Amino acid sequence: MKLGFPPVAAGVIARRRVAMKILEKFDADSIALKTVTKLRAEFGSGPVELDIPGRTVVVVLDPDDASNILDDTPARFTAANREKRSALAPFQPRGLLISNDRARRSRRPVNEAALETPETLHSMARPFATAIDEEMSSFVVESRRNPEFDAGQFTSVWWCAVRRITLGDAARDDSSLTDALWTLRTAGNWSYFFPNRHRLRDRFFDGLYNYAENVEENSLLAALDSRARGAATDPVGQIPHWLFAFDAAGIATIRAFALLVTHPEQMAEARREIDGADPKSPHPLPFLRSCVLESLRLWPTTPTILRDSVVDTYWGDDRMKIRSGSAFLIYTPAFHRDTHTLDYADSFLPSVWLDGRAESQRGFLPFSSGPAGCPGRNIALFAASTALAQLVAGFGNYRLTSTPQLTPSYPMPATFDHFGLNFSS
Ligand code: HEM
Repeated sequence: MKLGFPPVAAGVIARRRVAMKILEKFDADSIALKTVTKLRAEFGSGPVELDIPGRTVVVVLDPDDASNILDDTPARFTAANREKRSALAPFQPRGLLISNDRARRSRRPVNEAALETPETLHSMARPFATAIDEEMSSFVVESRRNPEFDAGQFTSVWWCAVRRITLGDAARDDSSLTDALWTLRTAGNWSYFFPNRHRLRDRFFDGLYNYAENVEENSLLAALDSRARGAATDPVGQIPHWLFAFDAAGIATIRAFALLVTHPEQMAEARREIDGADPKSPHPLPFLRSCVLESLRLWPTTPTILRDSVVDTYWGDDRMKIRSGSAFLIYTPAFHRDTHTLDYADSFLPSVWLDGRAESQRGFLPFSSGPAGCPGRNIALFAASTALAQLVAGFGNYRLTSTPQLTPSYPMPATFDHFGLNFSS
């Protein structure tokens, strides 16, 4: 079945460099999108059961079904899906996403409280903005000495800021910690085939506990420390997910920048938004946020959302039964890029996130939705839009020099390798 190929090869958990390059070459997501179109033509909008030995996997074709499944988590569907548990357990065994119902009841509120889920600006937004400003402004000065910079250089700087925000200033240069996380994540992609890397995991957690024993104020660790209650919460156990989730925000940022430098009208709007704003202060930056959201709509960093049913479920007018324990696969590009229902499916149009058009689409799920939807959405959008503001201020006149080129007059590619992005003055 072709549908499973791009998200799995690119890495359900971690995105792999070589795989992304090859997938981009073949515009692999477009194959999956065509497959979904064919399934819809053949089976209508109802969920389709795939015949995989030993496992019932159901592809969700209708955005309302997808949204209802996410709303019914954890009551009728669990986020701790079997494949996710085996992929994530090596590096976040106590993480919220793969927690059982009981542990979820204490971990979810603590995640929400520490990340201040509903708030556009976290109460620590000022020190976070300062950290991003310090990292990004020296990056801009350094990079402008050369005629070009690439996504890899941005990513190194991004991680310095992320370590400061998450663990404190002392973690700024601790790339060995985040490198260990990367290795554990990559093993997660091949979790069925790799033995668990116990020693590396122990080293990684020892590193985290060192920061937890000397909590720095103005870090997410401090926010977590002050809110964690109850033995099952395991505050340090929440951090690996937080760290790896910031990777997605960095990817969305650099892709949003690639979109802006190739779309002059939107770049002008972005410049207007940051004009005169003090980069050391936190700002809501609604337009730049909508650019990041658009980057995530076009190229979701979690294209496959998985749920396992915990009860028998019944579908369609004839109440087709799908038995408890089945995996439900929500392939979000099928909704984000549905050319049959969206006249802007393949365009870069940040305004849809400001004028209510995106809000009315139940199938737009870059951060998932419902009770297990992303509690870090606002903090991710804050960090991404703040870094994007610095990219626009520092390199707003640069060109995208890597391929594929993006242009307003052509559809955006279905697959877009962020690792290879290159920009020149
Ligand atoms: C652009 C960046 C991000 C994107 C696109 C994103 C997207 C998502 C998605 C799609 C899920 C649901 C996954 C699933 O059900 O399989 C999720 C869950 C989650 N995210 Fe994020 N996320 C981002 C950043 C963050 C950040 C920065 C944090 C924390 C600092 C975070 C914390 C979490 C947690 C704890 C969960 C698990 C929620 C639960 O199971 O109840 N995310 N995220």
